[in-house]
This record gives sequence, C-alpha cells and structure tokens, in this order.
Amino acid sequence: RPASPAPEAGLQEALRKAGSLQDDLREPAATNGSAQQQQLPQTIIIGVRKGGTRALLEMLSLHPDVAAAENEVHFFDWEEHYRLGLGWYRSQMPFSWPHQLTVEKTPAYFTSPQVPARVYHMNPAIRLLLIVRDPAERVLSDYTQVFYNHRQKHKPYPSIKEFLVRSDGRLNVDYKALNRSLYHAHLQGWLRFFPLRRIHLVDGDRLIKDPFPEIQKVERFLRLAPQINASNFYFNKTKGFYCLRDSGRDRCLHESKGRAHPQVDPKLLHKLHEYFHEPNKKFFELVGRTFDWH
Ligand SMILES: Nc1ncnc2c1ncn2[C@@H]1O[C@H](COP(=O)(O)OS(=O)(=O)O)[C@@H](OP(=O)(O)O)[C@H]1O
Repeated sequence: RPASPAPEAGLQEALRKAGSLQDDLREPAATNGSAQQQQLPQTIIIGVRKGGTRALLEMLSLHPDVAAAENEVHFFDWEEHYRLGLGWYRSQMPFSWPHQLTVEKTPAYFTSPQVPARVYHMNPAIRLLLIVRDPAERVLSDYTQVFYNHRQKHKPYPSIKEFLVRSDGRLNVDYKALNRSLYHAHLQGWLRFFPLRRIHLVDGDRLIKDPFPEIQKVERFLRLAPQINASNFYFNKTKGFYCLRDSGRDRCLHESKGRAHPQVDPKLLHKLHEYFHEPNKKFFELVGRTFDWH
C-alpha cells in the first residue's frame, strides 16, 4: 500500500541514520565558469538489475532536456561512497543546463534495504523509474551476466541447474538471483517512503519489443516535452534488438546487452514460473496493474 509522503514515526530512525551523514554536506552546486553545472539527479533509475536499465537510460538520453550520468554511481548502496556525502554525489553527475533533468541509474538500489530512506532524505519529491521484466527471465539474465564475468577472468562457473536445483531435487530458493526477482518484497521497502505515483514502472519486456511507447510514457511521467520520436529507434536484425538513431548517428547497446541465455530444462523452467506465481500476484496488487509474465 502506498505510504503517505511523510513517513510515520517508526521510520524516523531509518531517516535519522540516513541523514546523519548528509546534513552538513549540502553545498552549493559546483560551477565551471559557464551556465552549465552539476546537479543532483531529479530522477533515478533504481532497478531492476538486468531489467533493461541501460537501455532505458540510453533511450531517455535521446531527449535534449536530459543529462545522464554515464556510469553506475552506487552512491546510496555503497558505504564508502555514501560517507562522502551529497557533494561527492553531485560531483559524479554530468554538467547540465539548469532546465535539464539529471538522471543516474544504479540497479542495485532497488534491492538494497538502506537505500529508500537515503533517497527520501535527499529529495522526498524525487521521481523514481523502475523497469521490471519477467522475473524468471530476469533470473536467467542475472545468471548469464555473472557467468560472463567469470569467463572474462577465466574462472569456472557452475551451470544454472546447479544453482537452481537442490540435492533433493527441489528449487533452491536460496539462490540470490531468485530473491532479486521478488519484486513485491523489495518494492515494499520503497513504498514506506514514496507513494506509488512517484514511482513509474517501465515494462522491460515491452521496452525490448517496442521501445517507443514505453519511452513516451516515461517522458510524460517526467513532464518532459515530447521530443523523442519513433524514428529514433530502428530494429537491428543482427543484434536482434532495437538500436538508437540520434542526429543521423546509429548505435546499439554494448555486446553485453542482449546475450543468449542458457537452455533450461522445461520442467525446471516450469518450477521457476510456479515459484514466481504468488510473488507476482502480490506485486500486481501492490502496483495496481498486471504484466504479461509466465
Ligand atoms: N535495445 C536493447 N538492446 C539490448 N538489450 C536490451 C535492449 N532493451 C532492453 N535490453 C535488455 O537489457 C538487459 C540488460 O539489463 P540492464 O541494462 O538493466 O543490466 S544491468 O543490470 O545494468 O547489468 C538485457 O538483458 P540480456 O538479454 O539478458 O542481456 C536486454 O535483454
């Protein structure tokens, strides 16, 4: 259930903790001698990991009034960054014009319990973007990501089956990737601080199949003038995904985006879909809409 904008008394402790490191660190924006300056983000893509957060950020950057941080900043979830305060956070942002919206994406925010209070403390009126994807598919994508990370370092990595199946044949619900797909559980932490109207859900599966309508909705949510066009997207058959066309320049996302997932035995996949059935229902209730998931 959406919380009211002012958190109840029980949350004061979380907020106090979030605030204690920040209070003295609100500095005026740094200037570089021109009218451009670094601004704290007015919107953040909080997750989900492997949901399509990079695609969303890149697509949103097509808008002339959007300035996006290139890298994941990990400000609110990494203590060594959070300790450095909002001045440091701002210094990680791109230079932008005052009318532009600054956005960053760090998908780990969504599943880090300490993050909602910290974001609220920075700006209770912030607009949040959450891109979700079929939870079972997200698990396969998550596995694939870590598999490739190991492969790059020439390290062995177990098969997905070894992660998903326990020795007694049952689904291994302790596999971390499963937990990250329990969207309702993580969202509840955010709804303690932010009403649902401040969190825009992007359908990651639709963003893959037909990005333009999803991006139009984001433009509306952020109250941006409609500037992104259907002609900014074209389907690239070789990549198998939509790529971007910006001022005559074509570009696709990095090769690490849109990798083939491992083949999973249909019975195991069915178990996975069953496992997510109830959590998905809870998520749909929480957000007041459904998604076309297994
Ligand atoms: N246009 C386009 N091109 C390429 N890839 C696209 C696109 N739109 C969405 N996606 C999907 O984005 C998935 C990666 O999600 P993230 O960027 O959130 O991953 S990460 O958490 O930042 O590592 C990535 O997951 P995988 O398919 O598993 O690689 C893609 O399915």
